Amino acid sequence: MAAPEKLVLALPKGRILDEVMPLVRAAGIEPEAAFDDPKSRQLEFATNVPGLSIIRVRAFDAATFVAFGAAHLGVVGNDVLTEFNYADLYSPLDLKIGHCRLSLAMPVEEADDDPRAHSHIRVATKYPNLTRAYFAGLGVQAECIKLNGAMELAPSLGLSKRIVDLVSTGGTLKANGLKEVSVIADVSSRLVVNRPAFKTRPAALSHWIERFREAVGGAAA
Ligand SMILES: Nc1ncnc2c1ncn2[C@@H]1O[C@H](COP(=O)(O)OP(=O)(O)OP(=O)(O)O)[C@@H](O)[C@H]1O
Ligand SMILES: O=P(O)(O)OC[C@H]1O[C@H](OP(=O)(O)OP(=O)(O)O)[C@H](O)[C@@H]1O
Repeated sequence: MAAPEKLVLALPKGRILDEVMPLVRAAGIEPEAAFDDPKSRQLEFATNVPGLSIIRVRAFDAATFVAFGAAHLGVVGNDVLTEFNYADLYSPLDLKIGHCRLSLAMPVEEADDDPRAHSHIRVATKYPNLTRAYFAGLGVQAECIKLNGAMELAPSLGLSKRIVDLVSTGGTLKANGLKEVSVIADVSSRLVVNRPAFKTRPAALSHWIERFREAVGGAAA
């Protein structure tokens, strides 16, 4: 019998991996031992499923690998999905993990400065597209300064009074003298599939969507 055509599952290596792995395992996928070895520099891992491998990449890159078909399935937050808006990413399933929100925050003492009072504002964010679209909806032009982390430093160091960032407990905002002034989007992690691959290999990909759907149902029970 011919070997099954390879399938690649892209997982985010950051903070949500610990929440993702119980679902991956409940779906019936067990990576090789090196996956759990913190000293391993390996990036692609074989699994107990013949022909299915896992790659562990940065959260934004998981979306890119799947959008371009280098990976066939992945786990991506809807913050990242909306920011990229890749036409070839299909997201059939909310995994109900990685819950947080994308919010606008400002220094506590300036939190009542309504952006609509300005025609142009500056915002530090990892999400320039989402941020520009949000402010455009308010009739305000946002100049976005792209940061990849530690956005909360921007107001106190004079980079920008406003930031758009993920908030979960609110602890990071509070520790940096900031206040959440509006929620732009609620965020959770989604299972994503490369659309062209779904068209050419519907049985294989539907199988995994259903396995993950059952895993999410089992986790919720
Ligand atoms: N505080 C949080 N609580 C819950 N989920 C979060 C939180 N922050 C981020 N997430 C979710 O996890 C995803 C990855 O988070 P983040 O971009 O902060 O990655 P990271 O762990 O810093 O890794 P990297 O630096 O590689 O991007 C986000 O896109 C979002 O969907
Ligand atoms: O509301 P909280 O529970 O404090 O969580 C919010 C923080 O979590 C994320 O950062 P992360 O820890 O991933 O680090 P990063 O800034 O390097 O992305 C996010 O960018 C906030 O800084």
